[in-house]
Amino acid sequence: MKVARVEDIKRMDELASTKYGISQEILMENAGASVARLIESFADASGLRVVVVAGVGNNGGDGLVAARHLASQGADVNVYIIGDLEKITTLARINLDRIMRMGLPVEHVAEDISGLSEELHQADVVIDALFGIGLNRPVSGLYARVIDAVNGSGSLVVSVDIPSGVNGDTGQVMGVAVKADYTVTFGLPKPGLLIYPGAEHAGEIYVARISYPIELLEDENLVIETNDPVQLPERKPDTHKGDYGKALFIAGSRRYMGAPLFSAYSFLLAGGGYSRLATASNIVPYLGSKASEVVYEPLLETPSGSISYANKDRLLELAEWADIVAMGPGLTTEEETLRLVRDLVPLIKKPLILDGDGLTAVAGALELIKKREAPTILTPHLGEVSRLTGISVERIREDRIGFLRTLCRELNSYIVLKGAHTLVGTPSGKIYVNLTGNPGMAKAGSGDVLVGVIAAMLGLGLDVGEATRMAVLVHGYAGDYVASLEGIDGVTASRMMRVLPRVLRELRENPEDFYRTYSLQTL
Ligand SMILES: NC(=O)C1=CN([C@@H]2O[C@H](COP(=O)(O)OP(=O)(O)OC[C@H]3O[C@@H](n4cnc5c(N)ncnc54)[C@H](O)[C@@H]3O)[C@@H](O)[C@H]2O)[C@@H](O)CC1
Ligand SMILES: Nc1ncnc2c1ncn2[C@@H]1O[C@H](COP(=O)(O)OP(=O)(O)O)[C@@H](O)[C@H]1O
Ligand SMILES: [K+]
Repeated sequence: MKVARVEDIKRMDELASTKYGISQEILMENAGASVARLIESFADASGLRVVVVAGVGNNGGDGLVAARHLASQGADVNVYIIGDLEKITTLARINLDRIMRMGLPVEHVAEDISGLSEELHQADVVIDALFGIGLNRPVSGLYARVIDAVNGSGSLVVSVDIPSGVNGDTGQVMGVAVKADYTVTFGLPKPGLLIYPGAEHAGEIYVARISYPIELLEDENLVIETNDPVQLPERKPDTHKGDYGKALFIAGSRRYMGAPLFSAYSFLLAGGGYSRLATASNIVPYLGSKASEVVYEPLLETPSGSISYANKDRLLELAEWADIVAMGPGLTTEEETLRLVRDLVPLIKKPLILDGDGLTAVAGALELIKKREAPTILTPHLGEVSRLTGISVERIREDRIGFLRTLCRELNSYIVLKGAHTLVGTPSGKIYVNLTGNPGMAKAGSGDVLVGVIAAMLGLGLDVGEATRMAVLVHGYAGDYVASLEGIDGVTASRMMRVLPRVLRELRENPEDFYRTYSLQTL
């Protein structure tokens, strides 16, 4: 499903009226009606105590339309308007007049919110229609007090379009924000509903189409979309292991024995053909006992047990053999090893996945990435990408998507910005918001599994962009699968690795289960 930023919605709006003659008034009527419909889907409207908290913009207008629809279904609706009535928009004004003529109790809250607070506590349902995509500065003063009162009401909260106080584009909380049980968003979901902390405020998201033409909802100019599964290529019967990709993993050290194992073995468990692990010779016997299907390349070590620079030529030979190269997991930050990575990055003429310490190696030397011709996939979490670019985590959080789009283009790379939710960016500027995964995955080793799965998806024959985003989806799905079996505390890299085959079978055989679990509901 496409995801629309504020600027995208504004363009859709423009086209809706100029190209299709679908006026704002029609859109608002449908928007308000969809909010009422959601509420009627879980509660009998007659006698239902509803409090609408409306701003003076069109988000408020939507709330007033919902009030009218619920009142006509017999609900007991109280409306509170917050804001300077001099500034009320035309459409909100029209709808305010309508409900006043219907005799609905409407109160303009200027300063004292004690009446409102009382009503909020008594309400069955509160409709949050203060701000939507018009939010353009931190919430303060009376608005902030009203939002606190809504959050303290203990009533069920339905947010109109976006929980008020959440930035629709970035998911940042602008001072204070409503914590909703449900959000009915119009046309398409906004990024701020899918990125934390906004995602935490949205509650269950329903997407109401409100009669936007499909052509607008699927417009190619919309660069963000939810990360939906791609069709996995069939494993042809007359194949040999070379068909599913020969992957070379340059990973591990005496200190980190898990990382090379999780990445090289996950590759096989997620469908890869031939996994070759070039690692510190000292740990090969140990790893061999844990994963005999992996082929090992014992490497010379530095005194601290990391991969020594002396292996450079051998590693370039191995890279010639491979279809895919993954470098980084568990390498350590031993200077000699980082120097080896820096020298290898521009010389490896194959699709290269750079993770963990491999990313640390190129931090501040991004031209090594830029001058690569073969595809590059980077898999940093927030801390790593901050180190990579020298931009602070706070700055990045202000606009994750904008930051990622710029970086992917600058580095001509596919970048997985890991976290909740993980974002996948492509060199052409597309962004995929991944909806699988859970906090239990925030555990050492989890990222190493992802490296193996990306290599496997490439090995299965997906193109680089599809392989990268499908791997992120599969990886999070595995994390969710383990959490459902073992509980969220039991999610470990090795358990995720073990369930990879079942996850792939699920996605191959009944993808509809995936959609039922992860896709946003439409209304
Ligand atoms: N395609 C569309 O644009 C549609 C929009 N609709 C509704 O219209 C909304 C957008 O309406 P508006 O653009 O009028 O803006 P909003 O109603 O989102 O915001 C109201 C006004 O609040 C003011 N404001 C912003 N931040 C503030 C703050 N921190 N403190 C105090 N005041 C603040 C702004 O001046 C803004 O105009 C959407 O979110 C949606 O709910 C719907 O009617 C359906 C169609
Ligand atoms: N709160 C969260 N919700 C969903 N996924 C998460 C969350 N926190 C972390 N993850 C996922 O867990 C994985 C953590 O990987 P990473 O940070 O590289 O761990 P490590 O480097 O220790 O292997 C990433 O795929 C990330 O998307
Ligand atoms: K709102």
